[in-house]
Amino acid sequence: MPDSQFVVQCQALNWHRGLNHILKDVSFTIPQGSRVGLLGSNGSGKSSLLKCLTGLTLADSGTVELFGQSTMEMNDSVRERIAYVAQTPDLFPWLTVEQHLKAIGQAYPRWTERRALELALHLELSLGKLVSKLSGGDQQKLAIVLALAHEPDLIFMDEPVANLDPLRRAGLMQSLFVDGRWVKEEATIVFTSHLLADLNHLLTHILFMRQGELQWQTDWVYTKKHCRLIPKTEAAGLVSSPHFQSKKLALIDLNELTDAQGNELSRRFPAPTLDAVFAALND
Ligand SMILES: Nc1ncnc2c1ncn2[C@@H]1O[C@H](COP(=O)(O)OP(=O)(O)OP(=O)(O)O)[C@@H](O)[C@H]1O
Repeated sequence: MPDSQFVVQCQALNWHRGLNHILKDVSFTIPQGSRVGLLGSNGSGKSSLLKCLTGLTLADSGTVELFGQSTMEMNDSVRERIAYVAQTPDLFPWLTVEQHLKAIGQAYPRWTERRALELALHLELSLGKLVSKLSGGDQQKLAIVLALAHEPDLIFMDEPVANLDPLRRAGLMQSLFVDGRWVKEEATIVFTSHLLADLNHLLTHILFMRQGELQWQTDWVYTKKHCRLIPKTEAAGLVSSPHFQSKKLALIDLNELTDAQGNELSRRFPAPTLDAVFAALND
């Protein structure tokens, strides 16, 4: 794939805080239109990486390019195409929801007031309510509206639905990221989340962080279809290079086996889930 099709290019990123080496030589690329899950256990560096990707935190070394432009020299025309939903929304508590939308909208040339109001109503936000009186879940929804109302092409979301109940979460994920009404199909989204079951069908790619390192990255659509987690004892002798191995399991690409071996394993073992892969990677 030519470089221009990668919306995000991250090369050898390192970030320290005192003696703590928080991001360790992280490199990856993200193709346009992908839905990327940035996953990993607590403290593995996901939020820190998102902040470096958006330019909110300056890495000690390495480079990040968004739409081919370095985050160190990002101009307004690129900045306007990007949205970031922080883990803890940074909102103005003294404004009402509607006043908040108007205040932020003024900063974005691509902002459509009608779209912002429609999305707020779609998410069942009360326009006249003071932000300080919103529940945690509703504050998260407002942060999502603020991020999406200018129709961004690249969206970073740090645990965007963590405070929503399971029913609302499922509906919101579907309406925002599957139906295509509020987020353009060609938009690229990077999420962090611990709610792996919600993401299983949504993601096209995954990046797994562990202790500040990028432990494993993959095309998730391909992995679900063509790979299997099988006991290591059975994997021994099948192929020389499984995608990864835990203490007990190995992730094997069926396409690297003979048809007979591949068919047999595919019949005996289910397609991997994010939960199963996450558990194996952290084993
Ligand atoms: N500003 C900071 N100063 C010092 N240490 C920090 C800072 N920001 C993050 N860290 C440390 O960096 C590590 C990674 O934190 P980060 O918040 O990026 O992890 P995370 O994967 O997003 O975690 P979680 O899933 O709990 O949100 C942690 O050990 C954290 O304490």
